[in-house]
Amino acid sequence: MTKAVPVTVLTGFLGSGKTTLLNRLLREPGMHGTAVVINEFGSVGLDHDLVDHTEENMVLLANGCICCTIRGDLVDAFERLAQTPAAQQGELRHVVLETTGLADPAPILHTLMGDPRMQGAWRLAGVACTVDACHAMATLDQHPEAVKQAAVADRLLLTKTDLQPAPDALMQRLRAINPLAEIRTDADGALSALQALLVRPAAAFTALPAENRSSFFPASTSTGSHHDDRIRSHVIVRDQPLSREGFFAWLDMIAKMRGDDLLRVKGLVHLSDDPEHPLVIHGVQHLFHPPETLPRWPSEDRRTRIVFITRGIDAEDIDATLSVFERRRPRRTPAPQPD
Ligand SMILES: Nc1nc2c(ncn2[C@@H]2O[C@H](COP(=O)(O)OP(=O)(O)OP(=O)(O)O)[C@@H](O)[C@H]2O)c(=O)[nH]1
Repeated sequence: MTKAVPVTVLTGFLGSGKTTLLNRLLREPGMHGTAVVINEFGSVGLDHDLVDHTEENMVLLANGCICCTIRGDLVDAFERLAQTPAAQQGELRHVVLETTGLADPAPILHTLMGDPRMQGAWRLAGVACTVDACHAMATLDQHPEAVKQAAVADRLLLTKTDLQPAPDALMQRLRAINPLAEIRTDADGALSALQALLVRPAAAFTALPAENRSSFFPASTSTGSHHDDRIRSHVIVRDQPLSREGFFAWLDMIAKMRGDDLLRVKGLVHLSDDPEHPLVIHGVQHLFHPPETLPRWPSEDRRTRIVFITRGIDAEDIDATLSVFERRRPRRTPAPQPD
């Protein structure tokens, strides 16, 4: 590679719409030469199955939270990316780095801007942060990472405004956290702002000399995890297909009973009555989005895999309750009665 390839960081709290926006971006014309680096929280990654992208232009950091394990892993991922044919042939034009929703962006930016192994080959183009119009007020109250994500962004991209317009209080709060960021409140505006960030790097980063930039993002001094200790990730895996009725009854039950503490639920589900089409479920706290059915399995792996990021819940209990619901028999519809 001869010229430094711009890297756009896409951050935003759990379930705030990063992958959805990224998928829209990748479907836009003119996005060829865009590679994706994805980090996931949890021992079984799913985001790479949910991003529409060719394998060769995707690098996965599946080893826990990007800001805790990072530095070396991030640099390694970019070094692997540099070895791909697209990079070697000079066809790599942009990289989008999607962080996990719990990531503190500071160490990531610090690595991108300051690590000597990154210099020359990669440069930070800017930071976009998705902000969920429905949940962000509560999220900002409860999670310092979410505030940091909004604080370092060049663009704040409101999502889910089709469900609820961004409340005024949220807009004021975002402006107070980050008065310099451009804020977009509609889906098309968010998409074009992200796209513009890829091709026209954010002024804040281009204007500052490299040595000054890093002082905004002091290196983390902690080596261990500094997330809320009660936040846990857990993956439910089932080899056998699940009954539709049992699965939805279970989902309904956990959303009603423990919704506040389900920070994020994301899964690919193998239902026995539709084995060729995986069901994608997405939940953010008590709100579950209508499940979608994919036209085919994204890989050979046809197991049900559901990632839970919870606060203060013993995830093994959730796993055990699914086992109880799995044993439920489908309710029989009453046989038609003769006239
Ligand atoms: N109605 C609506 N739903 C959205 C919008 N953006 C995202 N969603 C839904 O919100 C859920 C979470 O979206 P994702 O794109 O997976 O969020 P994410 O930030 O990548 O989530 P994590 O990877 O867990 O941090 C999915 O069900 C999406 O379909 C939006 O603008 N409007």
